[in-house]
Amino acid sequence: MAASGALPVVDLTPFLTWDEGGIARGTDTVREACRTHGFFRVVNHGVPAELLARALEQSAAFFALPDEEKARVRPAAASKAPLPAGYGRQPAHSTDKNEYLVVFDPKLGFNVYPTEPAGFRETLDECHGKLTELGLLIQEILNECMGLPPGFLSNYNNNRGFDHMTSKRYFPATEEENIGFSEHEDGNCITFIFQDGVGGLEVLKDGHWVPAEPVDGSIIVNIGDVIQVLSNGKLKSATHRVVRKSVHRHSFAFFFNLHGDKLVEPLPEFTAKIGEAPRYRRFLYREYQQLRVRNKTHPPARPEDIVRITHYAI
Ligand SMILES: O=C(O)CCC(=O)C(=O)O
Ligand SMILES: [Fe+2]
Repeated sequence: MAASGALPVVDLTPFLTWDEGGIARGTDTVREACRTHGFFRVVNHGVPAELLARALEQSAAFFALPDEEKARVRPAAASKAPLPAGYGRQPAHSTDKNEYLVVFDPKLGFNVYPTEPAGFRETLDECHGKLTELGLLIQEILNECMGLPPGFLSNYNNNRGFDHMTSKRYFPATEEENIGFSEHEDGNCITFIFQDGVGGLEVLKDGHWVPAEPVDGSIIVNIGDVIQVLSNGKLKSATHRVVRKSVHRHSFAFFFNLHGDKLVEPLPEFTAKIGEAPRYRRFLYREYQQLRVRNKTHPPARPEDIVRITHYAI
């Protein structure tokens, strides 16, 4: 398996050109990466490198605006969005040191957009659209990796209303501390990350922090808690974190999610059909997402009280 920046690399060309031999090999690589790392890097993924570069450049221009300007992109008070759409900053008491912009599918009408820099809104919408397409493709690949009936995941996860993208800026590290995003697993199905050249994203593998280094034009993929639960722990939702460097860092994360009304539980293919006991109890996805938001808005005094997927472990 090719590796670059220490992560397994998957070339998606065969999936986009219907090359059957290549699809089989690519699927094997993804299966192995989900088992060993929970993280991999995709190249030739169909999202233009120019679009990724433009998004990073425009987000740097947005976050460089004065705080009063950014604060105008505040979430709408009466919004029905699953999470506040628009500009936000981690609360002062949080150990995480970043500011962010949250964007949903533009068709849902939740988004609050910056007016500057010019063209940023169009870029955000274009990125959201392209990353949604990539999510649908990776979901198909995971369906195959997991040995599920064809189309199972796309039928189950058939509502894109909770998907969202965040554009983030991390503040430079200080002499005292350098946490940008404390160690966590993502709660959703599949996450995509692309970043500027600064670095700092790290993945926990076999007890060691492995850097997920910036490689221009590539997109980092990680598996979230929903896939881990459906697969009864066979596919890993990897622990990761962001360490701050001496300069600002910019990144985008797209969360290919699950609708809040869906129930999540280990699938029969990973339990009854193979004689294994479920390792998680069934839960409503909305409840889990709300508990995770609370982790951020009301961080518990003891880190062990942060709600993670272990909350539903049997
Ligand atoms: O900024 C990054 O590289 C990763 C962010 C992340 O892990 C997250 O938003 O869940
Ligand atoms: Fe994450």
